[in-house]
Amino acid sequence: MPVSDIDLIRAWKQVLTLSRLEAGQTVTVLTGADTHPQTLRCAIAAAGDMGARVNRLDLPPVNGEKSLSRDSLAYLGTTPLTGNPAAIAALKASNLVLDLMTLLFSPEQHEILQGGTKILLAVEPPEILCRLVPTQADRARVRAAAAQIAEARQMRISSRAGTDLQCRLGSFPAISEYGFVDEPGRWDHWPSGFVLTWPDEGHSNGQVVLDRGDILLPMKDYVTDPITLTVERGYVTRIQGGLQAEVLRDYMASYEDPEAYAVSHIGWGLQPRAHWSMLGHYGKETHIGMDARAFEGNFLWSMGPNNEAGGQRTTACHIDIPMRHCTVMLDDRAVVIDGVVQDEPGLARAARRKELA
Ligand SMILES: O=c1ccc(O)c[nH]1
Repeated sequence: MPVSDIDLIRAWKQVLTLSRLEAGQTVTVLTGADTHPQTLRCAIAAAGDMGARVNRLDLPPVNGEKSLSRDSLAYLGTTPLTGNPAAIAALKASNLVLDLMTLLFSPEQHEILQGGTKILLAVEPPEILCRLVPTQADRARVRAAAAQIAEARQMRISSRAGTDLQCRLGSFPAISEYGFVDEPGRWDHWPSGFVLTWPDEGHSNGQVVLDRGDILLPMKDYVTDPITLTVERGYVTRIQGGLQAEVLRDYMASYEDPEAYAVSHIGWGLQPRAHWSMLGHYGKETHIGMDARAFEGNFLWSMGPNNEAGGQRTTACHIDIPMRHCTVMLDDRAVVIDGVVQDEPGLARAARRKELA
């Protein structure tokens, strides 16, 4: 159901304050064909009310005729900024870019960030933005998890369903996604609340068994029949199962790109206000599935690009797979056990749910 402009302006002001927006700074709101009008209206009102100089840059859509999905995260790589020096110059000259159209994982985005410009992606519907408005507590929790990853040399993921995946760590940084951009050159995504990193190239091995209730994105489907993915030296070499496995194989084959099968980011969800069950209530084209990526205690892994982390792989195909009931080990430390995050908030919530069960 909808939220009022007042609610959304308040949420934008919370995010912009956490992002350290100062009066007199330049904000450029990046819009596209699918930009939500209320999100745009309230972003401009909030930034303007905080004394910023607010510009708007509207860019034409790209890749529509190539992608099988209308989801803005389904087809990555080239963006409306590709070969568009005038637009890139405007964003580089801004202190803060509010990306209401989805630049994600693009080489141009890195170029803009390197100049110190901050970029905040926000394309979920207004009521989801309000429900998942970020807090300093979200930031502290995600950064604590990122510090755990930074110390580790291996992530091992297992489950009763049969998952057993070992990923060597060390080449790539841990990335914190907590929903606001409080440092120069930072990119973040509102809503979020999860931590991720990339395994060393060629050093992921084992198998992933998707069990009933695990989620496939951008399809936004709950898995109903188990899918087994074999992982060898950093690539998914087999995808076995029933109809959903066949659909996944067919979709990925449509990219005709062997790099699509590479293990991409790995990590876990830390956002208690995001919910696994939400997918059942929204049409697939009304959101991009951030509840699924962020719900507390998921193991989120993916296939496809690693240029986001500084790697060389820029495949257009990106599959995100949030899983339930996994155990995530960093070296010999369990950070998630059977879907329960092993930090104070996670354990306290699990104890409360146990009392209620
Ligand atoms: O915010 C995001 C969205 C998609 C993704 O794969 C990573 N982070």
